[in-house]
Amino acid sequence: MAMEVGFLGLGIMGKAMATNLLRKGFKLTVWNRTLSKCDELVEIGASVGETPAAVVKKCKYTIAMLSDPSAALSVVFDTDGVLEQIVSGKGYIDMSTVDVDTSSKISEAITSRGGYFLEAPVSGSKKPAEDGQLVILAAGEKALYEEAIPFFDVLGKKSFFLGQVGNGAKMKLVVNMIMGSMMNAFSEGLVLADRSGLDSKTLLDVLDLGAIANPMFKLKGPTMIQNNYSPAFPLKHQQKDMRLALAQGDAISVSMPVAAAANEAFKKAKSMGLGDLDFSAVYETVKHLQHSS
Ligand SMILES: NC(=O)C1=CN([C@@H]2O[C@H](COP(=O)(O)OP(=O)(O)OC[C@H]3O[C@@H](n4cnc5c(N)ncnc54)[C@H](OP(=O)(O)O)[C@@H]3O)[C@@H](O)[C@H]2O)C=CC1
Ligand SMILES: O=CCCC(=O)O
Repeated sequence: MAMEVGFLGLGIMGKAMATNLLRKGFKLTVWNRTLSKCDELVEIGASVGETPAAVVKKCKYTIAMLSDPSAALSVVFDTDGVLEQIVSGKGYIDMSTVDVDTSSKISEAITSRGGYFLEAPVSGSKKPAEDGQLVILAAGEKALYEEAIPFFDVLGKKSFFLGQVGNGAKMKLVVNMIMGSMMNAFSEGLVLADRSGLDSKTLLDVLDLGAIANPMFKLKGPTMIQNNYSPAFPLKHQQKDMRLALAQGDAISVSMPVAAAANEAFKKAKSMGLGDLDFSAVYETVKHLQHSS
């Protein structure tokens, strides 16, 4: 008999991940704050839980993919939340990108009710999520990690078990801090090339043949030079990750001036109303700064 799995949060990532689990034969019960977003999943075989608590009541394992710390906490601790139905033997796997404090609070609450907790943020965006090619950065209860491998094998191309709760969150924030800084350097390079009278497309070709070639430049460069920022990774989430990574560094006195500057550009982009666009829309902010200086 197929295993009943819960899935909370059907945004860009959650929808793709839940779809893959369904297609690979898992019986899924889904919930999303905006319940209408469950309809597409129902069409391909999912059941709907009216609340996070209802999903956890029905399922031995529940996976969450939510926007940020406040969403992750609300879904667990609020009325009709996950915690109300966590009992001994239930597993809760939070794959959202959050900070150590958030993950630790959730872990303590779940384990104090006898449940098992795993944080498992992911590297990889919309397309890898659709293709089941994410990189999973798990930490927490090792036994739950082992039980979750059948899900992770569907969702990702590689899973890491990083030890105690917090290590997955930390690793994810380090990776996204590097990514956000790279996106800013890339945007500045595109502007400098353009203002220097160089062809942007030629710059992309040159970059792709050299030592700093990477999948992100290759994927985002062509759409950025067309001013196309259809969201794969929303800019507001990248800014959240820069903010959380800077706080991670702040707590242990790690100086990160490059990341701090990149964070300012993402904040500026949010203030320009670009938060729901792809994070590559920070390019618009870098362009805008030239006009205003
Ligand atoms: N997109 C990407 O490329 C990647 C994203 N991530 C991370 O994955 C997580 C999800 O990202 P993504 O799918 O892109 O984000 P989306 O913005 O597309 O989806 C966010 C989800 O969180 C839900 N949500 C937001 N606030 C609340 C709340 N207060 N209570 C309950 N649910 C809430 C939304 O519900 P509703 O539909 O009702 O708004 C939606 O289901 C984030 O932590 C992000 O940083 C990680 C790797 C890649
Ligand atoms: O958190 C988002 C990461 C996006 C990516 O890894 O491409």
